[in-house]
Amino acid sequence: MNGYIVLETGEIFKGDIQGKLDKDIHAEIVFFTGMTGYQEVLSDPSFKGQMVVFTYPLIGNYGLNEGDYESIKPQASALIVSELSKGAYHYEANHSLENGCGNSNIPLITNVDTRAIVKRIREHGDMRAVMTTNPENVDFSKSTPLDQLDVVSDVVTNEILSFGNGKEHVVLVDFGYKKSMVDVLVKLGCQVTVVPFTKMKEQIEQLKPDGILLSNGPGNPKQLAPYLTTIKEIAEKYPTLGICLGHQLLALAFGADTEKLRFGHRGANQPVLDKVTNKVYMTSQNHSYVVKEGSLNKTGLEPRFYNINDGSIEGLQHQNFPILSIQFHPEAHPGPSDSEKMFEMFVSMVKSKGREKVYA
Ligand SMILES: NC(=O)CC[C@H](N)C(=O)O
Repeated sequence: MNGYIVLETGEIFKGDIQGKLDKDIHAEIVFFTGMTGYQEVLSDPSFKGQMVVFTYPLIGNYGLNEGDYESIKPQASALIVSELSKGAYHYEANHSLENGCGNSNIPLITNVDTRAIVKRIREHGDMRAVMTTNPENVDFSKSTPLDQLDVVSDVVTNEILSFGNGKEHVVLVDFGYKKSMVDVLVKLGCQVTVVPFTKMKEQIEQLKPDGILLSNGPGNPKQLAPYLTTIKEIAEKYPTLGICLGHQLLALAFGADTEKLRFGHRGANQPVLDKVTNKVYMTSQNHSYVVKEGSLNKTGLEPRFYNINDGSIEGLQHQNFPILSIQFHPEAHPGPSDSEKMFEMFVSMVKSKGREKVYA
């Protein structure tokens, strides 16, 4: 079936809808530059409200498997690919991408000029788009820009979950967490309790954990303004790591500001400099917002990590408290695991008794 991607700028790109499209899909259009990782992309809650264009021209060749989902629910609004591999050529694959998208109701459009769309996004920035079979009738007044929506509440469940039985107890505050963050902490010997952000205050008071991980999550961090006071109180009390949205929330909580990049960093090869060790990590990333450097004065937070491509802030540490925050994804699903060391640094912070900082 013919399908179309209509951009907010008015441009229309034609392709083939795989399966069916029951209704128009309104979402923010973003691009992902990894050559692999589509399974993690479609299941990462941070992609809620976004349709994802893959820059790599052939997608789907290793299929989908049981182990690589980042959450149980499908998350991305839709996928846009150039050439789709119909087969799934991997010994662990139990579905093709096409079947997996069909089973989980993620619309998939193929044979699209993805290169042209990505060039447009780079010029204009991430914007609204519609996937439709009828491009004449598209009405952008029906959709709200993603930064004005509370998408975190859509992806967080109300449950409290427990994993591992290690000595150090970490509360993972859920804003749309990825399963692989839990996996890394459990591997490093932690017990992890996942707590929805709406219950973080009471639960943390009750559980008295050894450390806190503020998770990744979708949308604009400023949508969570009512929770910033609690986040600051918690971070001043417990060793804390913030990842991606968690990092942005820590910055806002201590009085800094965030802004939206023209087009986000989404892929698996973003170089990041740690200015303390002078090491460069190849990192996996998925974000639109960044912390504004000029806004950090008097917050007690100082930039530690920088993106080498565009100079944006990629992580912070606090001058007095054991607080570390990173914009990239050290759990590396998908992507290189160079920066898994960030979890080790966090676990050292958690293990150190008293309130002294333990940074590498
Ligand atoms: N992966 C994330 O946590 C993304 C954070 C935030 N939603 C952003 O786009 O910047």
